[in-house]
Amino acid sequence: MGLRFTVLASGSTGNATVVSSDAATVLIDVGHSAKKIEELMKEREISGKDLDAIFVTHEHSDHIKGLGAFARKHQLPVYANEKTWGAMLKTIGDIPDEKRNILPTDGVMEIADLRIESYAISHDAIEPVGYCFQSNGAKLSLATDLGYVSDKVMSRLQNSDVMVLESNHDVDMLRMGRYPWNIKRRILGDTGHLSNEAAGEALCSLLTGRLKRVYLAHLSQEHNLMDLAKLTVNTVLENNGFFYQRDEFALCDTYYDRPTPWDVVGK
Ligand SMILES: O=c1ccn([C@@H]2O[C@H](COP(=O)(O)O)[C@@H](O)[C@H]2O)c(=O)[nH]1
Repeated sequence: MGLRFTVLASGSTGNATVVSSDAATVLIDVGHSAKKIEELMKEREISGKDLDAIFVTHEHSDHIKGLGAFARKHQLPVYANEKTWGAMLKTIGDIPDEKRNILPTDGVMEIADLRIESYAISHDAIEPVGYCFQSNGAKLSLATDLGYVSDKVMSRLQNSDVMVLESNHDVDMLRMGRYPWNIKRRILGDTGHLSNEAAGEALCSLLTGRLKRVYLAHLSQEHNLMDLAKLTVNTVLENNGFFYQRDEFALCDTYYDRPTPWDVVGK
């Protein structure tokens, strides 16, 4: 096997993803209570005992809500960059020194046969990152909570087999929606969240023959619908000359309240 993964939950109410290689299993973000994360994992027939480590993208509560309790309960090592550690320590409570690991913002590390690459993203957290995972020739990339896809990010995402890509909002729905103007401005800004259109535009530069599936993620419950996100992304792709068959490439759903099915990436 290359990799397998499940997005346990995705959206501003809580985020968590499990990624496994043959010899390692990691959890990325713990954005629900520890109890809820256990329940979501149980739905995919895994538990905290199956994990080797936790990786953190950034310190916003929808990414670290249950981190401290979950890491302590399962005595798991936690990886985050130095600034993120500084920003989240008060919230997550005590993590023993031997379980605290500082990961470079743009770095690579390995756990058994799982290669984990972190890369800087543009979001209004102290030093947020995305992650790419590789094992046995398979590559999975996670890119959510980013205001825009920089050239640097684009280069990290190239050659992915599968991606989890933010498609947070429909711009018109957000503009007409009930959020206060300062929050709308934040979401639409360079350190906010990717719109459906922006996700489609990013995919125009990423859709090589290798990319087989993109999970649209971190959808707003207020300003988006999965069908609308897919329609918009597809329209952008088609307007840019990208037409594909279902067996060549697919846009897939994530959910704020339930896990995606396990997806196997690569052989
Ligand atoms: O009252 C609010 C609602 C949301 N936010 C933040 O906005 C973005 C997008 O939220 P969605 O739920 O995806 O629409 C997210 O970062 C929320 O935390 C907010 O600050 N205040």
